[in-house]
Amino acid sequence: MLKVQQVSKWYEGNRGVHKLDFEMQRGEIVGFLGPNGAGKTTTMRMITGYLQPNEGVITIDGIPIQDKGRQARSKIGYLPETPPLYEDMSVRSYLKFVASIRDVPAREQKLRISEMISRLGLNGREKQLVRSLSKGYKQRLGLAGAIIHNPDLLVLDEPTSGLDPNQILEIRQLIQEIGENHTVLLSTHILPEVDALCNRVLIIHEGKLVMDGRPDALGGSMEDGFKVKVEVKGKREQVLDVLRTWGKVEVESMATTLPPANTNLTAAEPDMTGLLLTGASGEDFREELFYVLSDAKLPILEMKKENLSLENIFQQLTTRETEEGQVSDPAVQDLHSSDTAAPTAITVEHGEAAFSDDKAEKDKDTGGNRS
Ligand SMILES: Nc1ncnc2c1ncn2[C@@H]1O[C@H](COP(=O)(O)OP(=O)(O)OP(=O)(O)O)[C@@H](O)[C@H]1O
Repeated sequence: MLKVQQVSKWYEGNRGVHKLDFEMQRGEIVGFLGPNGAGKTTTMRMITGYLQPNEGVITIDGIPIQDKGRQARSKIGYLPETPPLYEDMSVRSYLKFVASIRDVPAREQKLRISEMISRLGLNGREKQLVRSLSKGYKQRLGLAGAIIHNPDLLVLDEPTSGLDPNQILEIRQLIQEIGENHTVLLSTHILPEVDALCNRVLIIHEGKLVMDGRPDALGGSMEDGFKVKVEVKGKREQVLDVLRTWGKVEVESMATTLPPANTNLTAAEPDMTGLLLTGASGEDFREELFYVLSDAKLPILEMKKENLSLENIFQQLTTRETEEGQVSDPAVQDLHSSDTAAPTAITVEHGEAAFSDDKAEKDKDTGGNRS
């Protein structure tokens, strides 16, 4: 339904995005990842018709966004990073305003507004002024405004940024529900967001697409292998001996961990060995490790799969690209094929952020905050 063909936008200093090329099919929820300044917002603003590309073509259902902006935009809902809300309006009057500018027919507006209020959990707040809403409720209202005209494609720019953990979960839940009958492109810095919501991921770096694949394939693209942190009750040398004999893991780093102060372990029991292990084959070795150590009478007190951070993943993708000499003409890694899928899905705990923050360097065109 969405085609982005060889699209570039240039800003001063070789910044912007360069020859982006991807498609989205109806029903997909696509995560759009990249570090600060990678080009996510620029791309999304071109897709939503708020910014003209310097070259290339973007079409939605065959309609070119550059030439037939209004017609194309009626098929798209956009929630910018900072939702364009009018603080002095009430929730209902804001939705009425958006419905009008989004060309929702007058006779349907009342019904659509009521639907949005109940779907986005804004019941009881219809008369509340926007300024008095919490950030989470403002985001709900922004989402309501983005889908009030029932667009085919919903474009969300960092929809959970700045929310507290409960609000993040609520907004994710809403996006998941919206994704049941909308195609969604969602930019984020947060890997768990992709894990929770998306069935495909695009990674952009310095304005170029460096990966296009399934979130589980993302894990499979890593050369780091399967990593597990363990705490074993036993002497370090003894534990290492057993692992050496077993031969299926590498000990990557070691940390001597002492039991927490409130445990019943006495000072005479410092024989706790903390290890970070990497499987030689890249496969999940936790079950085998459990039996190997328990056979050796070395009880595992704690075992945890080390989750990849987006930063690790990203670093590896770009490093490999550099090694392969493809930086000037990056071949996007297409990881859709099940052959390349990882044996394990990425499971990442929530709250993880990635990438350094160079927002200060950005010189954004504030005109993008129109709805
Ligand atoms: N209006 C502008 N004028 C000049 N340069 C710009 C403008 N907008 C963006 N840029 C530059 O283009 C690059 C891409 O910016 P963009 O905002 O698209 O990145 P992003 O991936 O959305 O970043 P973030 O995650 O921080 O929002 C950056 O180097 C940025 O500084």
